[in-house]
Amino acid sequence: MEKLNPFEIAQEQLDTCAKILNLDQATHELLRRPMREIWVSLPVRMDDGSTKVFQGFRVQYNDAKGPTKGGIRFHPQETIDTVRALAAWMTWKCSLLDLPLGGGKGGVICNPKEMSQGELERLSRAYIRAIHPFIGPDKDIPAPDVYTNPQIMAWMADEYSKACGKNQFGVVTGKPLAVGGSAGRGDATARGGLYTVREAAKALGIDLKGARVAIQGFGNAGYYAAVLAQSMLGCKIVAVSDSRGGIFNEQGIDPEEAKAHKGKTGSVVELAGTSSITNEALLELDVDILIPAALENVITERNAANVKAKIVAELANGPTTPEADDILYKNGVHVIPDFLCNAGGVTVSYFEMVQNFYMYYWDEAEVHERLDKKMTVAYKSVFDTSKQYEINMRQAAYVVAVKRVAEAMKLRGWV
Ligand SMILES: NC(=O)C1=CN([C@@H]2O[C@H](COP(=O)(O)OP(=O)(O)OC[C@H]3O[C@@H](n4cnc5c(N)ncnc54)[C@H](O)[C@@H]3O)[C@@H](O)[C@H]2O)C=CC1
Ligand SMILES: O=C(O)CCC(=O)C(=O)O
Repeated sequence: MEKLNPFEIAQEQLDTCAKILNLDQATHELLRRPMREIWVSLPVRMDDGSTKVFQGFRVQYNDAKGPTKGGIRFHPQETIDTVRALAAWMTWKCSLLDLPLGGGKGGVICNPKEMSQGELERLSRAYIRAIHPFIGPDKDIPAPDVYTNPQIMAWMADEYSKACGKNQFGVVTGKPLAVGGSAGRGDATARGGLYTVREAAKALGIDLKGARVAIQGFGNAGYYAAVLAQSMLGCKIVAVSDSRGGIFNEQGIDPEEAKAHKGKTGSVVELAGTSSITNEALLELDVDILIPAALENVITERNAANVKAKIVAELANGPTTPEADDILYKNGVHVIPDFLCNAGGVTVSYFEMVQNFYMYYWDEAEVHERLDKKMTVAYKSVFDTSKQYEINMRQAAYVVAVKRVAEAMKLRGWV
């Protein structure tokens, strides 16, 4: 049976890298498990007067290279193992992009779609009250992830600031511009990913003008990926989807029309002029570029052989299992692995931290230029490593990232 526990998958990926790098036993063991986990119970007054107790986690995976950093998910199916895996991947992501940061992640088991704004605000504040001794602008810095957004970050920054008795905007990133956010953070995850798609297309000799793109997930990552693939790279978006299903149009889908329809109906499904497609069928479409931008484990050994895309650009974290990775590699599909492809978000979050410390803010053009440079360098280092070691792109990303964390642990005298 194929392993689908995200943390076991993250450990298996690390084990493969440990063999390639011939890591010593202590380094390998330390990198296989989180440094620290915080489990919290959050009593929240609901609108009907009852009190509901939510469970939350914050995993600080490794801080050898700097304070831990990573988003917070609000999701009904959140588990500690998903958060552990996401925190491990944050560690490799920050290292791969050469950011002076470690990796962490948070999660709260809840269904934001069934909660009012007031309930979400009280939950966000309760979470920060519970973890505030363990976070801080130079300790651990949360950010948005699935079903959390800039408004939630503003409440969290405010709650932390109240606990400290002074403004501490730098405790979270992905904030609105009016309270210490950075220009360019909104579309940074997608933009960074598309810079890597541009580099991959150059390396593989693929013409992106009119290239057909399918995107799974239509939130922060997926929506902006659609907008920018069209406007920045000249691609045609033929399919998009969300948790309720997908839509297809051979002639192309206008991302703004899809967004407006989702705003009105809650989903992209049934947008005029499109036909329906399932989330599973979307992954197997005959397209040039496939962008998983929703959740984990969607490309598995069951469907990997049916993926027809030339490039799989993983904006989601953990969309591909190790078995599927082997199949895609054998079939010549170029995978831009998650912690490379979606690193634009944390990179601009890091820029936001720098601007918060500095109290001086850059314009959007400056953010884009700095992001492009970081993503391009990271893509090239992974591509060159994959050629040098004759390994797939994910293993190559691990080699570059893990080497740096291992070196930091050695220099600090931990191993
Ligand atoms: N927001 C960010 O800065 C970053 C996000 N990511 C990753 O990108 C992925 C998406 O995150 P966001 O766009 O931020 O979240 P979001 O909450 O803005 O959007 C999530 C989207 O996925 C869809 N979705 C949920 N379950 C689905 C399912 N089973 N099948 C198809 N679609 C489904 C939702 O309908 C929604 O459109 C996640 O894996 C996240 O960890 C990675 C790096 C940074
Ligand atoms: O912006 C950040 O700090 C982290 C974003 C995130 O959670 C991720 O890259 O998976």
